[in-house]
Amino acid sequence: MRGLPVTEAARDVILGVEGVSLAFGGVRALTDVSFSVRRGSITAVIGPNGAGKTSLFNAVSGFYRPCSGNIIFEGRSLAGTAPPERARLGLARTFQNIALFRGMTVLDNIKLGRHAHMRTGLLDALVYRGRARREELELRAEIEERIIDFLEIQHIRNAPVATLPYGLRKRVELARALAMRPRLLMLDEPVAGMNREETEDMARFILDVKEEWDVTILMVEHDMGMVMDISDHVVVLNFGQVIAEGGPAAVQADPAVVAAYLGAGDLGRRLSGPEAA
Ligand SMILES: Nc1ncnc2c1ncn2[C@@H]1O[C@H](COP(=O)(O)OP(=O)(O)OP(=O)(O)O)[C@@H](O)[C@H]1O
Repeated sequence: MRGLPVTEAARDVILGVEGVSLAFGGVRALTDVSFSVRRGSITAVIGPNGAGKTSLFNAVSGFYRPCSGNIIFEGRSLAGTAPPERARLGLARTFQNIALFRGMTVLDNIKLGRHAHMRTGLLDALVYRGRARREELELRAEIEERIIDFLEIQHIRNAPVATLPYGLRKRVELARALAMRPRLLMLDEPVAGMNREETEDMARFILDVKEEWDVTILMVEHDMGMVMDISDHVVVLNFGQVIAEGGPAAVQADPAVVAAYLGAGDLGRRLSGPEAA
C-alpha cells in the first residue's frame, strides 16, 4: 500500500487517482491518469465521447482493474478491493443507464442500497429476525425521515419503479446511492436524457447532497451548462489522458479543451462559444 504523506493537503484529498492506465486488448482506454478529488467538492470529469470517462469510473469503483497506477481512497490504496467492499468503505455510485429493480417499489429499491452496511446480509435478514428487525426499524426511520423527504419522493414511495417517469427514476437512483451513506458519491451522467426542469432539480439536489449531507461528489456529465454551474473542479479527459483540470471558467477557456471538443456538436458549441467559432 502506498499511503499519502499525512499533511494538511493529503487530509484534504478524499480520492487520489495516481498514474492509472487501463487497456482493453489493444485499446488504451486510460493512460497515466492522475488527479485528486478534494473533500467536500463537486468534481466533474468531462471529455468527448470515448475519452475514457466510464472506464475511469469503473476503475475507481472496482469493476475494472487498472494495468498500472493506484487509486487511493481516504488515504488507503483500493488495490485488490472488490466493489462491495469499496461501497462499505464509503464509495457509492450511480450508473449511466439506470440500474434499479423495475418491478420493486421505490422504498424497496432504496432499502437495497442500505444493505451494503447492514451487519446482516440480505439472506440473513430473512432468517435472523431479531437483529434484522432492529436494523430494519433504524433503517426505515432513517430512510423515511431523511432521504425520501430530502429528495421529495414521498408521493411515490410505494410506486413500482417501472411506472415512474425517467427524471424521477434518476432521483430514486440517487436516493438508493445516498442510502449507502457514502463519503464519496460517484454520479454517472446524472442528468442525461433529462429536460431542463428535471436537470435544474437534479443540479439542486446534487448541490444539497454536498452541502447538507457532507458528501463529496465525483461526476461524469455531458451537460456543460450543469457542469459549469455546480462544479468546484473539472478534469478533462481526451483519448484517455488528462488534458486539463481546474476551475470551470479556466477549463472552459483552455485552448486544449476547446480543441478537443471542436466538432463535438452541442458540446463543442457550448465550450467554444459563438465568438470562438
Ligand atoms: N469493455 C470494453 N471493451 C473494449 N473497449 C472498451 C471497453 N470499454 C471502453 N472501451 C474503449 O475504451 C475507450 C474509452 O471508452 P469509455 O467508454 O471509457 O469512454 P467515455 O468517455 O465514457 O465515452 P462516452 O462519453 O461515449 O460514454 C474507447 O475507445 C472505448 O471504445
